[in-house]
Order: sequence, then C-alpha cells, then structure tokens
Amino acid sequence: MSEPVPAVEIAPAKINLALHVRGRRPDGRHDLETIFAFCTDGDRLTGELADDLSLTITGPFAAMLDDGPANLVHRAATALAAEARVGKGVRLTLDKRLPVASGIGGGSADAAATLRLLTAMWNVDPDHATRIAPALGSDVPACLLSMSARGEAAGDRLALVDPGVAGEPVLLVNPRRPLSTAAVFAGWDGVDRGPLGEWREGRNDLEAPARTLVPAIGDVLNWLTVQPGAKSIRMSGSGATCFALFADEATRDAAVAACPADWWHLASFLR
Ligand SMILES: C[C@@](CO)(OP(=O)(O)O)[C@H](O)COP(=O)(O)OP(=O)(O)OC[C@H]1O[C@@H](n2ccc(N)nc2=O)[C@H](O)[C@@H]1O
Ligand SMILES: Nc1ncnc2c1ncn2[C@@H]1O[C@H](COP(=O)(O)OP(=O)(O)O)[C@@H](O)[C@H]1O
Repeated sequence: MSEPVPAVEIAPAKINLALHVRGRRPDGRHDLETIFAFCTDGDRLTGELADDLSLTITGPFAAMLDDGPANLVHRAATALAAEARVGKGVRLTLDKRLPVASGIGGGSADAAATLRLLTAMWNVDPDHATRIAPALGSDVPACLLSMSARGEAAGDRLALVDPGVAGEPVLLVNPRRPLSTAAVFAGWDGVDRGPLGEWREGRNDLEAPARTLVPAIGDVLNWLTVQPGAKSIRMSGSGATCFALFADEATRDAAVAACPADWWHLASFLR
C-alpha cells in the first residue's frame, strides 16, 4: 500500500498596492482603505490526517517562529475545529519562506491557508472559515480569498476589485529588519490625508512611521526606483517589505540579479 499523499496549500504573499489610514477606531485599531493583491508564491502548508493536531516548521525563516499554540497556524486550526465541531486532528508542516513581521501578511496568509486546507481535509462548511477569519487578524479575511480586493474598516470589510495587475511580474525586497505592525500604526501621525481612489495615484500612509523605525526602507525604495523597468514602487502594509511591478520578466530578473545580497527578495507574479 502506498503512503497517503499530503494535501498542500500555498499561503500567497500579500501586498497592499495602496494603503490609506483614515482614522483611529474605538477598538484601538485603525480604519483603512486599501487595495490587496496577491503573489503566486508564498509559504507552503502541507497536512496529513492524524489523531491530534501538530505543527512542524521548516524553511529559511523557521527559526524566527514558535511552533506552539500561539502560532497562527495552530490558532486557525484550533478555532476551525471548535467552530465546525470537528473531532479529527492533522499533522501540519509549514514551509516558512516569507520573512516574519514584514508587511506581506505571512502569519495572516498562513492562518488563511490553514483554514482553506482544513476546510477541504475535514470536509466542513466553508462558512465556518469565513466566520472565524476576522478574529484571527485584520488581514485574514483578505488572505482567505487571496484575490485582489478593496479593504475598508479595519481592512476586513472586503469587495473584490480588478486593479489591473494580474499576471504582472513583481519583485518584493525586504532589508531583513522585522517590523511590528502595532508599533508602525502607533507611529502614525493621526492626519487623515484623504480617501483612496485609483490605487496608482494613492500612497501608503504607513511608510512614514515605518521609515522612522527602519530607515533602511528608504534605501530599498531608492534602489527599486532606479531599476530599469520598475514601476508602481511602494512599501507594503506596515513594512518593511517594498515592491515594484515590472512590464516584463526580463527587466524584473535583471533587478533580481542586481539585488544586494544582504536583502531578502522574492521574484513572483501577481495573481
Ligand atoms: C497593516 C496591514 C495592511 O494590510 O498589514 P501587515 O503590515 O500586517 O502585513 C494590516 O492592516 C494588518 O493586519 P494584521 O497583521 O492582520 O493585524 P492584526 O493582527 O489584526 O493587528 C495587529 C496590530 O496592528 C494594529 N492594527 C491592525 C489593523 C488595523 N486596521 N489597525 C491597526 O491599528 C493594531 O495595533 C493591532 O493590535
Ligand atoms: N505562522 C506565522 N507566520 C508569521 N508570523 C506569525 C505566525 N504565527 C504567529 N506569528 C506572529 O505574528 C506576527 C506578525 O507576523 P506577520 O504576519 O509575518 O507580519 P506582517 O503581517 O507584518 O507580514 C509576528 O510577530 C509573529 O511572531
């Protein structure tokens, strides 16, 4: 008898094509207007049915994460089991390829991938995942869809949109400096700079507070700006990852070849 093939789910890297902070909310979070887009690459989650729930983390960023109950993969699996009243377990392996605390939704993408994987493996109603996603993190509902969307409220009120970037080559670059999302929001100056219309004319209002905490973000943005063919250059989320879209793969790959060795990068495509 052959071994059962493990189920696999990709946790696509998220970028915010634009992110406007509109104000502080009574719950301590902030009202946003953002356009989410997703890459074709990300972390990789595999699962095999088992009696109990377990998590093993592998990959280049495994050492930065605890594999205990605080991990968002664990929390998502436990929450879904409770919500759907599932008695089964699962042996999960997370291949952690995205840097941690980097503005590309790694933990949120992992939580969302866990919900998708276990909804299929445990054969439960997908509405359970939709219901529990917001409590796992403001970005988890968007990551559950992993399709381009406009996000409002805390980022969790979603409407599917087409920002016109599907299939475009993208380069993500991070100066290998983790950045706390809460610390970046806390550094926002409280000035509402206006609504988000067309994302190309928009901005990322978290760039200024993030750059105060990690000045190397400025170096990454300056470097992306001078790469031939780079367009739509911006920081994602609360940073420190920045991105550029490229007209074609050849110019994107030329930038990859020129990327400083001490920075992390991911060459991908937008979904
Ligand atoms: C900034 C964004 C933009 O997409 O992305 P990342 O930088 O995390 O990738 C998100 O809003 C992050 O969403 P997520 O990472 O799920 O945040 P959460 O776990 O819900 O919140 C972490 C902390 O960030 C702050 N926070 C988050 C969302 C929000 N709308 N307002 C906030 O002020 C709060 O201090 C909160 O305690
Ligand atoms: N599976 C996970 N992947 C990444 N971070 C996780 C995970 N589980 C818990 N965390 C915690 O969530 C925090 C935010 O990480 P992450 O989601 O990668 O940030 P961001 O949303 O800025 O990209 C980190 O401090 C990390 O300790």
